[in-house]
Amino acid sequence: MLYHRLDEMRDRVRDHLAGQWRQAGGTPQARSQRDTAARGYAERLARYEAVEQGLCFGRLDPCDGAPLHIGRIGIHDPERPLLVDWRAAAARPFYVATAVTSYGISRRRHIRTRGRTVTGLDDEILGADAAAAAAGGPLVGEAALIAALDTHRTGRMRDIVETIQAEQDRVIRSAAGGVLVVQGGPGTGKTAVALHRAAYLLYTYREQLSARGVLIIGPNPTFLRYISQVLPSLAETGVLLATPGDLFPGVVARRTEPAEVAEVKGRAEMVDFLVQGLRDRQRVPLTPIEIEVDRHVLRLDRYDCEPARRRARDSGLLHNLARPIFVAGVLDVLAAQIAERIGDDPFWDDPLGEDDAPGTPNVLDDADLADLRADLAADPAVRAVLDDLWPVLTPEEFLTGLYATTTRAELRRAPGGGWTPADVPLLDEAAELLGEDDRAARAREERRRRRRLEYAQGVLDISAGSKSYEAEDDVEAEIPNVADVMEAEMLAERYADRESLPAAERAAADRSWAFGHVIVDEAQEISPMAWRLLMRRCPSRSMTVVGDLAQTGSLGGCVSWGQVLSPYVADRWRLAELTVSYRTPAEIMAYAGRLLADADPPIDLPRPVRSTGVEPREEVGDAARLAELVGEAGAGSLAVIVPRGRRAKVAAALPGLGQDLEEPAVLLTVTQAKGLEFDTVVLVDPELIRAESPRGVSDLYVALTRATQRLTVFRFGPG
Ligand SMILES: Nc1ncnc2c1ncn2[C@@H]1O[C@H](COP(=O)(O)OP(=O)(O)OP(=O)(O)O)[C@@H](O)[C@H]1O
Repeated sequence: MLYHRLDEMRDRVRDHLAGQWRQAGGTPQARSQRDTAARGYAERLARYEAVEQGLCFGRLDPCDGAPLHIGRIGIHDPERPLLVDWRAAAARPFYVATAVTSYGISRRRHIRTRGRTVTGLDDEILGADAAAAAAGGPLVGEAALIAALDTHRTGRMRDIVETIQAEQDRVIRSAAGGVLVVQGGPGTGKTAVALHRAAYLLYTYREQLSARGVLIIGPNPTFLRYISQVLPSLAETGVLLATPGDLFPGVVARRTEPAEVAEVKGRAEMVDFLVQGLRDRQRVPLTPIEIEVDRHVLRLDRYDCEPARRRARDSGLLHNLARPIFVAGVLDVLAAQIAERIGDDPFWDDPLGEDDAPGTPNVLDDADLADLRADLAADPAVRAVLDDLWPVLTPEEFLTGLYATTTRAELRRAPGGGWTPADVPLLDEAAELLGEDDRAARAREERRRRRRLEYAQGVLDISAGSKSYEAEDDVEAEIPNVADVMEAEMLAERYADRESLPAAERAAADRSWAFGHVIVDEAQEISPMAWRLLMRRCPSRSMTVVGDLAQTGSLGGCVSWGQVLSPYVADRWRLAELTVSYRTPAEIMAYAGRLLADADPPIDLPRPVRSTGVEPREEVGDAARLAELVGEAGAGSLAVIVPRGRRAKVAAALPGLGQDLEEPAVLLTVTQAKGLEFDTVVLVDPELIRAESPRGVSDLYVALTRATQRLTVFRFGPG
């Protein structure tokens, strides 16, 4: 019945969509409205397509009342809900009810389907009946969870909407406001929870969030690809997935650099480095310079320029916006020099030589001086000097120049060659310091606004005209007419909204976009400079910060949530902890515990939810043996995780290993494997992983906890 209803809903939306496309022509405004409507229908259709698999996955039988079916979306008929969206309050007992706290539910049913066929049911008896049911046979409540955890991994993360656990549900449904930190060991479902939280927030705060959008930050593009299907499968779009390196529109940060350099660039002290670098770009001539303008040779020295520089700096404006003040000051100086030469009146105190009244020492008036300044401002030689002393700078130009000239050897870099991810927060910070001379863009926007306003005024005029035509004269005054209730400005704004793109798309192209909510995954890796950037994108501080301090691998990463967050929210953040590992089987977790027993500080391993009966294997050998081990691995996904220093050797020995997670076997360093999981992991030379970085213990912890089924630890033998 539910699928039948879904088909009907789809057909209806398809008809609407086709109707929109059939409408041709019209005013630009009408076309834009039609496009927006069509986009809305297309999104809705995509949403209906996305929920085809597992449309309904649960049922709650209240102690009294009709059963509720729980699914990926809500489906209603006029009298009653046919399917309750998993995010609705009514669905909550499906995730949190226990035998003891049953929320008035007597039975919870997990419904398994393949396509449109029901393939299995797992029932849990709750509340008063639970004890009786337990006496009759084992409860099967965990069956769906264990079945989900035992399935092969495919290189794409799946949603967990059918089996969300109570501690995860609390995080997912936590209120949107403020900063929520979700700390948990590997495999506790932090990423899954973060994504479901995004879906929950979009459902619950649809109005606010669809306008401002939700940003989800992940550590690298591979990870983003890995999680990219989860939200669409929950029928949610409108979310921007990005790495911190993607957040400067127009810059693609693909260049690589040593971890030590990235660490330096991520330090908070880089703000001072940039501020100082920018002050150095606001120069005065150290030795006097001469500028030839027309036939005059003008002279500019530091004493001429310093007052102009001081005035510009003291204005409190950003660099590019303060430049006109500096320019005006210098032009005054130059104009005065010319005026002195051409306007000087030697007989000013005795114009006619007969002791008559004195004039002024200079014959040029204010208008002449203004002309002089304008001529000077247009003169190429003068412009070149001004550009040298106080240049208009883009963030890219500024940072390129700074790297090229800095005395800090580790940051020194010749221009060209592209940007690294660690450069992006610096570019963003630079943009904040430089300011954008956006007068042209603002003028353009103002012209567009006027056009919208004129159009809206036209709409109001027409409606006012038709109203007076339809209404009797004496009644007219009493009927509020559309023009009374809706100012043209408001109407124009409304059209502006309609003609706009979805928030996520607009946000991706706009550096100053403020998101409605920001979720930061693998947040322990974020550097202080990148935090500054992320906080700028989220002035409301409605954030979910997800990570594990024990897995911090990047040198500039985080060692304490309080330390990271206090500059932005003091101690006004809340912590939720996840304690159960759904990924790593008990055997692998125990093995990891043994290998990391001497970690300092000690690592608090999460509690594994299941056991496979398969102990990790240890092997020693050469590249050929490694290849054999990879070949022997059973079905499902496989990753060979290597120390950075072994990557080339293993890649040469096992050319069949790929990079794309969709391939059956991949070769990854620990950094690349962060946040991912595979059925089988072959971990190469764990001691080298540990030795390769000051954060080697964390790296090894990450590497040991990527397998869902089997772990083989391989060490290269001598030679
Ligand atoms: N409630 C659940 N039901 C089914 N599967 C779950 C559940 N919770 C987590 N999982 C699965 O456990 C695995 C680990 O989840 P996830 O990657 O979100 O963990 P994580 O805490 O982010 O790990 P890491 O710290 O390694 O990044 C995933 O396959 C996820 O689908």
